[in-house]
Amino acid sequence: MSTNSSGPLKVAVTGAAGQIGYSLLFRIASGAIAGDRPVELRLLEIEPALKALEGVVMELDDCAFPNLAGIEIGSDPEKIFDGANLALLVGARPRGPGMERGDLLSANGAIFTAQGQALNKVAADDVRIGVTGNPANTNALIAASNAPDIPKERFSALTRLDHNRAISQLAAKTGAKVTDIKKMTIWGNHSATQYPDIFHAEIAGRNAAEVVGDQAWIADTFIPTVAKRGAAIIDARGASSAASAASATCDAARDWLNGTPEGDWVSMAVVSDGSYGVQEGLVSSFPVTTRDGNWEIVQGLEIDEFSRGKIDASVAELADEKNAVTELGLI
Ligand SMILES: NC(=O)C1=CN([C@@H]2O[C@H](COP(=O)(O)OP(=O)(O)OC[C@H]3O[C@@H](n4cnc5c(N)ncnc54)[C@H](O)[C@@H]3O)[C@@H](O)[C@H]2O)C=CC1
Ligand SMILES: O=C([O-])CC(=O)C(=O)O
Repeated sequence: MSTNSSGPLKVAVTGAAGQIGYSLLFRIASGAIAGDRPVELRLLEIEPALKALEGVVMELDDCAFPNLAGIEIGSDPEKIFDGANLALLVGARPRGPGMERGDLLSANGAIFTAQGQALNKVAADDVRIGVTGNPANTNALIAASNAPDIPKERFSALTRLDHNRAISQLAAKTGAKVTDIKKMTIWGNHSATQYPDIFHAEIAGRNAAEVVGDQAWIADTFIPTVAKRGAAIIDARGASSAASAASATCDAARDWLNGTPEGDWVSMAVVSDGSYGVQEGLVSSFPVTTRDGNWEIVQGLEIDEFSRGKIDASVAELADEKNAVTELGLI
């Protein structure tokens, strides 16, 4: 699959009247994912939010986007996901002050069960599904488990925001341009246990950890700043990150469909095949390259003791989440 195929790319977005939706839809409509290929937006919301969504659609109309080929809205996932080539599952209950992701598991489990089942029935044969709604990794696992006819490789959870945050922090520390930073990796869960790894990253071709040359900064400043950025934004804004999450959702989908550039990779949470000792079947973030809508985990990276401990801790949290949703009967 790529965005070069003919006909509009049918992009379904859930939670379309929410905060992220308000930024995401306009980015998609202006070509952030499909470039010049026309897109058809298929927008899912719960019934009480449909009126607000109608207002957003009026605004989309008012932009007169040249490549926006159509908009459909509704509250029935089987209608909205019909024929979707790309489904961006954003709609979920966001975390408020003081809440941890674990609190969200059961609240959101029901949503991703029903949406997985609907995608299984009506999505296009080439569908790719990106999960942004938290807890994103485990929501992706739930949706995939409820869509037995869709290959598990077609589901991915968003860790691109963490990846982008890590690049930005590293650029600020070293004075490098973000475009000079390659091969950043986020491992594990999209949560505070995630491990942003710069030991394989490069800054203008040089090893990033060597350029930084300050293990204390990596361990005590960089990693916690990236891992806790979501909470810092909630504290500052009184609401969780939205425009940056929308931007990362576009980046992730664009690169998934169109491929990663030579000499670089991205972070995506995908179903583990056991690579790097990550328990098979968990949806965990890895360094991946993509091509024609398919991804491959980058192999052969050396993992030292420090990194091993960080990866294992985040994967243990994912295994706990999986156990919790198994007990709830969601997978
Ligand atoms: N993975 C990531 O990097 C990030 C994930 N997030 C997560 O994204 C999600 C959305 O965030 P916001 O847009 O800020 O939340 P929001 O509350 O502003 O919007 C969520 C929307 O989803 C809708 N919704 C709820 N249940 C639905 C269902 N069954 N079907 C369709 N729509 C449904 C709600 O009506 C609401 O309009 C949250 O779970 C948030 O935690 C946020 C930032 C980053
Ligand atoms: O932390 C949150 O709840 C929102 C989020 O996922 C992020 O900003 O990374």
